[in-house]
Amino acid sequence: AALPAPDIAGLDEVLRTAVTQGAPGALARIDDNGTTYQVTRGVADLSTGQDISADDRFRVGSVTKSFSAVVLLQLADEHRVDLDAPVNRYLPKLLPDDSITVRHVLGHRSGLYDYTDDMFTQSVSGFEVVRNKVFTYQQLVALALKKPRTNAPGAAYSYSNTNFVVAGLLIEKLTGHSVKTEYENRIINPLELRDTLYVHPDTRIPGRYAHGYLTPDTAGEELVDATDQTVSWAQSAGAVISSAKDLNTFFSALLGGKLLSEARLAEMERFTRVDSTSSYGLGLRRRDLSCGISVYGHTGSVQGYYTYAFATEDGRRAVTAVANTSNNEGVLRVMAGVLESAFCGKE
Ligand SMILES: CC1(C)S[C@@H]2[C@H](NC(=O)CCCC[C@H](NC(=O)C[NH3+])C(=O)[O-])C(=O)N2[C@H]1C(=O)[O-]
Repeated sequence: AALPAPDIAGLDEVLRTAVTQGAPGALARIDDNGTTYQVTRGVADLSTGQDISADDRFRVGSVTKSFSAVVLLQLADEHRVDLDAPVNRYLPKLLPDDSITVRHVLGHRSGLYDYTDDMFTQSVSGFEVVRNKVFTYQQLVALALKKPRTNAPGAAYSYSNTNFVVAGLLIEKLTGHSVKTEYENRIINPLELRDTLYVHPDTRIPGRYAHGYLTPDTAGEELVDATDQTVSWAQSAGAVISSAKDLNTFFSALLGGKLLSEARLAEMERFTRVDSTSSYGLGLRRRDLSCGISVYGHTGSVQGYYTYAFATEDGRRAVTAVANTSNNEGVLRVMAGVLESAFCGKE
């Protein structure tokens, strides 16, 4: 059945509400079968008052996990990795349990503890400790292995950044290249994603970008400009920089079958239910909307930026929406409304 037309007025209302809830600015871009819609509210920079633009670069956070999953699934297509093999076959003795497989890692079913739970208990001070730090993947995995695992391998879904740090280690071991090189060779260059960069460990966002502001844990305290950071605490789990246009191109291409074989895309879309409206596949989320449509993509929450990047099953309509604040549940919840406006149209 044909999709309802996007509700642009509704989309604008969502972004306006996100700003009243505390985001300095918000942007959204819909690419719908060749037609583009762009909506913005508020500012990219609190110090200059510069308006936010739908073309601004931003930190995508965990949308990076979809990039890492695509690289590993392409390696599976090339018979260079077996998704059901133990991670330890490729990275001897990395993990304490030979039964943790590559598929467990990509589906957040490994049970590996998420080291960021300890890192960011205090949002601002935790961020200030790591914002200029450079970690190795091994250091991050070692932090996770200090804590008990959350479940037996494959027994349950439990979201953990550690899984996609392991994915980064796998990519580098299997290809002999950095994740940067593999993102560029397999995704960024073929799709001509001109705004998409992996600059780790550089702390700056090149070109035109929206500043990102971390909301403090204590109400009423000043927002913290979190724009410049290494994101070394996340790397292959969260350090990509991109734009709304590029993320729409990426998810449209992925879901349109341009990045993976049908078989591998089907494996990426084998979902575990997370809650009443969302499920997780391999580095891919599915959100079930009120109008009966399911959309596929990923969310991101990195200091200063909330991202929703989703597309229809055939990839013909995609939306990316960003609010340039984080640690603000109200903004995160409101921003989920962009999916209803973009895909379900007017109520
Ligand atoms: C599962 C998530 C939500 S968390 C995960 C990843 N982001 C992180 O792990 C960073 C967490 C700290 C971010 C920080 N929060 C705190 O410090 C809280 N004390 C803030 O809001 O700026 C990402 O991105 N994912 C989101 C995802 O996949 O949607």
